[in-house]
Amino acid sequence: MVAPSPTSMMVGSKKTKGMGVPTIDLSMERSKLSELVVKACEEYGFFKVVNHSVPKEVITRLEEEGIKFFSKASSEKRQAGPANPFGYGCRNIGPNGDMGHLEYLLLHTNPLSVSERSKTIANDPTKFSCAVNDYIEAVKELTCEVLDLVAEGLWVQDKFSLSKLIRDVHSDSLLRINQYPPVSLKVTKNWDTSKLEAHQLQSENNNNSNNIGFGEHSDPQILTIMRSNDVDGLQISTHDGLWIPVPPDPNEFFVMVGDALQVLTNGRFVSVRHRVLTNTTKARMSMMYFAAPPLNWWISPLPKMVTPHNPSLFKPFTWAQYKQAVYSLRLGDARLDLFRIQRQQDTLLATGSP
Ligand SMILES: C=C1C[C@]23C[C@@]1(O)CC[C@H]2[C@@]12CCC[C@@](C)(C(=O)O1)[C@H]2[C@@H]3C(=O)O
Ligand SMILES: O=C(O)CCC(=O)C(=O)O
Ligand SMILES: [Fe+2]
Repeated sequence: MVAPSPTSMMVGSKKTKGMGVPTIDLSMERSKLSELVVKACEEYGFFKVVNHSVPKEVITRLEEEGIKFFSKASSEKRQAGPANPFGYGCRNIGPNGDMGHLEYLLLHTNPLSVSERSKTIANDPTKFSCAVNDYIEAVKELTCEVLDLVAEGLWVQDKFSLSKLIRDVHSDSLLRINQYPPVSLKVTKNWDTSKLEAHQLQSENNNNSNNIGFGEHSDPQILTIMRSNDVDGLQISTHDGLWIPVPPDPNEFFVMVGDALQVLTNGRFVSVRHRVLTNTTKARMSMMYFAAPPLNWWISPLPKMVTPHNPSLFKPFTWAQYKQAVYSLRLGDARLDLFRIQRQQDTLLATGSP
């Protein structure tokens, strides 16, 4: 069932909504389940799944590898960088000056790429790549299950039309392991502050403030599957712009609608904007699986989602074209706007012409 849980919190001067995120029990009867998945995607673009099939041991092994890596000395971690295109990153997010209070490992999910990267990341590369590959395989299955439920709930004829996009061996799906340092322990030997300006250091040491761990953005891919340890910080924005804190749940997964699914559903779903604010004394670690199609595959609204009354809102693009736009812009930019079809009525409304 979809069950919002109560929470409330103040962020800066803006009050967050006094309600929680929907939770969906995957063991429910299928037709009801697909209806609830579609409802949660429409209303929030975000939900938590319980009773999923990912073994606890698979999650624990990846978490242990993450802990092992992030507790290494900075100089050692930097050998696994830079994060562009894949590897270790610290503070810098993407190529256009975005920054956050975090360090991370960004990996392609292709097993060959994982095994190559593992050599600079882990002292036991085979153990590391096994943990990563097992996690990716299990979470990919969960993603496909959710996408099949979406297709069923939307009454799309080919119920595998969405999961096919990410099952392909050439899928461009990514895995990102983020670690947000604890606030009171930020100035440590592993957290290099030597390159910071004085005003940045001052805010580093201000224990009472919320730090921007990861600035506001939507994920560009089809779906993101997120799992974190028991440290909070993630917030999602409702469609009317209110921020909801997401209480962490280390045993469960959270599903986020990405930009590509917004296009595939012709705007019926809207990608969820989210951010991470940290102010805890324990490090938050999150594991993000970003489900994407192969680079040369075209993305356009599913035929079922386009009618004469509901014409396509987006120009078709390949995933590579979209990625190029994403990486040329800033983290929080509304990149989908570059691919919107401007209709005559919209132009008339915008210019105020009769
Ligand atoms: C600033 C950036 C980092 C990012 C690429 C981008 O130019 C804009 C989107 C960012 C994001 C957010 C979701 C996960 C991610 C891997 C992605 O595909 O888009 C990151 C990119 C990144 O960290 O490189
Ligand atoms: O750490 C989190 O909970 C969210 C991180 C995130 O949004 C991302 O990596 O795209
Ligand atoms: Fe994200």
